[in-house]
Amino acid sequence: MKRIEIAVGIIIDIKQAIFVTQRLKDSHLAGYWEFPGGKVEAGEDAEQALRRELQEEVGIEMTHSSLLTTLEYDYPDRQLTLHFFIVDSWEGQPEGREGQISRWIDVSQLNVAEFPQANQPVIAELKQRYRTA
Ligand SMILES: Nc1nc2c([nH]c(=O)n2[C@H]2C[C@H](O)[C@@H](COP(=O)(O)OP(=O)(O)OP(=O)(O)O)O2)c(=O)[nH]1
Ligand SMILES: [Mg+2]
Repeated sequence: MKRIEIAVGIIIDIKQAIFVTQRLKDSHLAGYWEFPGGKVEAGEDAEQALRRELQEEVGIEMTHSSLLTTLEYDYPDRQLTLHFFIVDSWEGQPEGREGQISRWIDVSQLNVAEFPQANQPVIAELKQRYRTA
């Protein structure tokens, strides 16, 4: 099976709140919370894919991002390479443009059990990195 490339955006504001959406019914990993993003299409690099996905899924124009980490994760039915970007600058107000429920959540309140398994090390890293004194 071919590994699928995914670009994911961790949209974080100056108060260290992160914008998360809930995966739609009938999608892979439906019901889990996620950082918005999706598949890298032919001819795109991960950052270009992320820019497009954030326009489509949450209606923002990304203006700055940096790669946090890339990891491989094998679900029983799907093998992924996930590129997780920190998105700390954008234009517009993110909202679920495809009917997804969304919310802003403080980094410290992220519940690893509500996210797909692949996100586990990323959420741990975010909690370390943005820990407030
Ligand atoms: N967006 C996103 N996907 C994640 C995260 N963690 C994780 O394991 N995934 C998985 C779920 C999916 O198998 C894959 C993302 O693909 P997707 O279903 O969002 O793809 P897409 O937006 O291009 O949607 P579609 O056009 O294929 O319907 O990555 C995450 O934090 N955010
Ligand atoms: Mg998606």
